[in-house]
Amino acid sequence: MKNDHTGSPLVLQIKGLTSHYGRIQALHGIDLEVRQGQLVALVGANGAGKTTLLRAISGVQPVSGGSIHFRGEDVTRASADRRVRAGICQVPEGRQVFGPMSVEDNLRLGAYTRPKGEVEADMERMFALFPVLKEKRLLLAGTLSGGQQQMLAMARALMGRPSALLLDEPSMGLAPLLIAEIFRIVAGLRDQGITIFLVEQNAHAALSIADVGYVIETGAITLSGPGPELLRNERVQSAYLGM
Ligand SMILES: Nc1ncnc2c1ncn2[C@@H]1O[C@H](COP(=O)(O)OP(=O)(O)OP(=O)(O)O)[C@@H](O)[C@H]1O
Repeated sequence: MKNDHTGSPLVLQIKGLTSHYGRIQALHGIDLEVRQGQLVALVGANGAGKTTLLRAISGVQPVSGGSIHFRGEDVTRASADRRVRAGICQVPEGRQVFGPMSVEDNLRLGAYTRPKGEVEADMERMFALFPVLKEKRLLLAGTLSGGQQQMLAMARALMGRPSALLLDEPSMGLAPLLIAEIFRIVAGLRDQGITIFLVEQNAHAALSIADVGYVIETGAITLSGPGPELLRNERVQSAYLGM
């Protein structure tokens, strides 16, 4: 394990969470924890329930049972906006930056919950974390490469100073070299103290940088443990790593 966070406060705590699409049950009693400063990865195949779980955490997917706490606050039935204000911010799958707006304006949008006077200083912090965004600050976001748009989507989320960042498949649609760079950046954000919950189909890349990993299969957690330990697990290797 990269860091021992067992004594750190809980940022996200999920207990017995269930969710349905009509009569189809997509989540079967999920238990999961993210502690302050941790990088926690949830890996699983297509259709395992990763996006459903993230959407339930963000408050845009109905929950049929169980509970979700952010920093001790029960948000199981709270609105999505309330959850953002409670400190959880999701970077959606497929990046979804505002293409016709400049990089700077995209970042300002991410700061909508923040006091106006602090936004410019936070933007400079983002430019220090993501120097390529500084270079391109006046360009339209739609002109950035896929990897740069992923960085902008992460920076935009961080502009709200969330207590945890939820990343939905940041490697999706990126070339292998860019995937490696994005994961280096995600690990770097963790090293700066940012709490991250990373959801990925790319189990190898995600577990390689994770402090703690969870494996989800057909809506249930089937394995969990330190990221590097899961990487060495035989079941994970045969099911997700093609070994
Ligand atoms: N709108 C929907 N209506 C009915 N069933 C759905 C809906 N969305 C997802 N499901 C089902 O819920 C289960 C979990 O899907 P989910 O999208 O959460 O998986 P995932 O692990 O995120 O997959 P992916 O990697 O493709 O995003 C799947 O069986 C899927 O078919």
